[in-house]
Amino acid sequence: MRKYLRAAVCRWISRLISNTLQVGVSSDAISDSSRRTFIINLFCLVGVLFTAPLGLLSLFHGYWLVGSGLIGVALLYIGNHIYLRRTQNHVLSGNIILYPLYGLMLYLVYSGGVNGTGHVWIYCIPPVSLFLHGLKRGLTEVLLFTVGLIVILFFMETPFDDLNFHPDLNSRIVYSFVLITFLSTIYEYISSRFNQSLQQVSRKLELAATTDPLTGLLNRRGLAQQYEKVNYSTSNVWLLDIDYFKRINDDFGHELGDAYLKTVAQELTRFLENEQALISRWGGEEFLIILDRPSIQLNLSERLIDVLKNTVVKTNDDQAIQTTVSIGLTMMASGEGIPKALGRADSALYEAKRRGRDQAIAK
Ligand SMILES: Nc1nc2c(ncn2[C@@H]2O[C@H](COP(=O)(O)OP(=O)(O)OP(=O)(O)O)[C@@H](O)[C@H]2O)c(=O)[nH]1
Repeated sequence: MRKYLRAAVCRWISRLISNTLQVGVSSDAISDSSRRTFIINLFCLVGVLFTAPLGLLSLFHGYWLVGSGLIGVALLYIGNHIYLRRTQNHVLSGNIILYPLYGLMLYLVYSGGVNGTGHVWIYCIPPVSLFLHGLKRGLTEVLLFTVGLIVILFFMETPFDDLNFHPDLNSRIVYSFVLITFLSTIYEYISSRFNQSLQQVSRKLELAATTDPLTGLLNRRGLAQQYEKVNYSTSNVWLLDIDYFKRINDDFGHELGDAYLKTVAQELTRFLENEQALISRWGGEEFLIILDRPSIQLNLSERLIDVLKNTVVKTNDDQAIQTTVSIGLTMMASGEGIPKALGRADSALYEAKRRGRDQAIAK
């Protein structure tokens, strides 16, 4: 029973932590904003876990100002997390973390914190600042913070001085802070470069997975993805098939067959450039087009048939490759889904082929 209870509590805690860290993180896990949002969540969580108990401890030892400052920061971070959860505004959320943190850390150095240990917390500044504000702005802010640190340690009379530590401590605090800043800068530089190349690779992979390499049109997967993004209400679905394409391959070779497919793809794109349309190579010599039009566009498809009939691809010895296309049309209601509409378009295309090709049939 006790074992079961312990496992349930562990599961609940790990779910709570994971939910807290994932607030506002988009599915694109390697984007900069996702990375920053994740770090803000992490910092809010760690910040609260550190500042709240330390604040209570300080209050317990009678350090009212430090204690209430720490408790205030813990409350601010809780509020910040709720704000991020509601608005997903990671820019403002990052500022809410950082600026009070700069103030709190400078105050801890100035006052000495609890028994002169305040300065030991300042080393979280460089990584957090560079993570949240990036190299340029983060480094500028850390440099300004360092100036503040130097002013407090060397040019001000502070309660920290009254604790009579060895005079070398002040310079060591600054040196070690600069060292951590340097290491954090290198780390941030490498990780942002790595992240940039990861994003480039990811974009290339995404393109390769959604595009037909021969024609540059969308492939099936790309069409399905794009259709989910666009907001077409009732639309036209055209299934276009090149007539007697096998003959082109047989008579002129596959390479010229490929050139013909590319030319058809270019002509399709040009013909539909003023339409809201998704154009894809569905496979082989078939193209699937989704057109954002509320009524069946038979005339438009017949004009396309004429354009493609007059499209000529020349071979090296100046022979003209020319053929016709057939189109099956149907309407697709929003939410109906491509497969169902495709079934009707396919049967209309079959009918167009059966009736002698070089024509459009609507179903
Ligand atoms: N060059 C080239 N040919 C392809 C490609 N994909 C499919 N094909 C060819 O397209 C031809 C399709 O032939 P069929 O299905 O018989 O159709 P068709 O000759 O167009 O006849 P109908 O559709 O009945 O008018 C086959 O010869 C395939 O090899 C490609 O990417 N490049």
